[in-house]
Amino acid sequence: MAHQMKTFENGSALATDLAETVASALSAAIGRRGEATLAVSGGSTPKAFFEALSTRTLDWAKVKVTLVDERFVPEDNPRSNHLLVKTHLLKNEAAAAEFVPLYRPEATIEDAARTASGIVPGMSKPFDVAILGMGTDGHTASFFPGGDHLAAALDLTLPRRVMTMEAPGAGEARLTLSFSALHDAGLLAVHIEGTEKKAVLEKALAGTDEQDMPIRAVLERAQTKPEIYWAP
Ligand SMILES: O=C1O[C@H](COP(=O)(O)O)[C@@H](O)[C@H](O)[C@H]1O
Repeated sequence: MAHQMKTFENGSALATDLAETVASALSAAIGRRGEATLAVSGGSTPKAFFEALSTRTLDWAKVKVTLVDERFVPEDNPRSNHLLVKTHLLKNEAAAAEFVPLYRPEATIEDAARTASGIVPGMSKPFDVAILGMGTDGHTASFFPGGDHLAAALDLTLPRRVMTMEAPGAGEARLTLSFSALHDAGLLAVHIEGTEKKAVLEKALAGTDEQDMPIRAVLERAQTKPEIYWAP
C-alpha cells in the first residue's frame, strides 16, 4: 500500500502539525457521533506531540483515550506508558478526557488482557485516531520481532482485542492492541523522529518479512493508508 510521508524541519514543527490534525479528526468524530476515540503510543518520541495536543481546544470530555500498548507495570512505574500519557497529555484542555488503561492490577497478564479487551474503547469499532510509533528494531505497538504472539497479533482475521506479548527486545511483558484493532482507524499515523529511524523505515519499505520487521504490516496491509510523520 502507498503511504504518505510528511517531513518537518524539527520535532516541534511536527508536534504542532500532528496535534492540529489529531484535534481536527477528534472534533469531526464528536460532530458525527457525539464522541471520539484516540489510541496513542508510548516511548520517548510522543512527548512534544502530547504537550501540543493537550492545549488544543475541543470537547475533550467526549474523548476516550487509550494506549496502543503498555508494559505490565502499574501506573506509578517510571516505564509505564500510562504515566507518560498522564504527565504529558492528560492536562491543560485534555484534562477532561477519559483515559482507559490497558494495564489492570490482575493476578496474571492474561487476566489483564481479557479484562482490558472488554473495556477499551475501539474494541467494537474502529478508532477515530491511532498514533503508532516505531522502534529501531522495526516493532510498532508491542509487535516485536520474535514476539511469542506476533503471528496472532498481526492476523487480521482475528478479532479486535488486547493481547499479551513477550519478546527478547521488549523488556517487561507487554499488553498490546491487536493489528485488527488498529489497522482501520479513521486516521492512522506513524510518528518517528531521527535519521536512524528513517533508515529503519526505508529498510522496512524495501522488504516484506513482517516477522523480521512488524512495522511492515502497517505499511503494507492496514486498511487505512498510514500517514508517516517524520522529523530529523
Ligand atoms: O516500546 C515502545 O517503543 C515504541 C517506540 O518508542 P520510542 O521510545 O523509540 O519512541 C513505542 O511506539 C511503543 O508504544 C512503546 O511501548
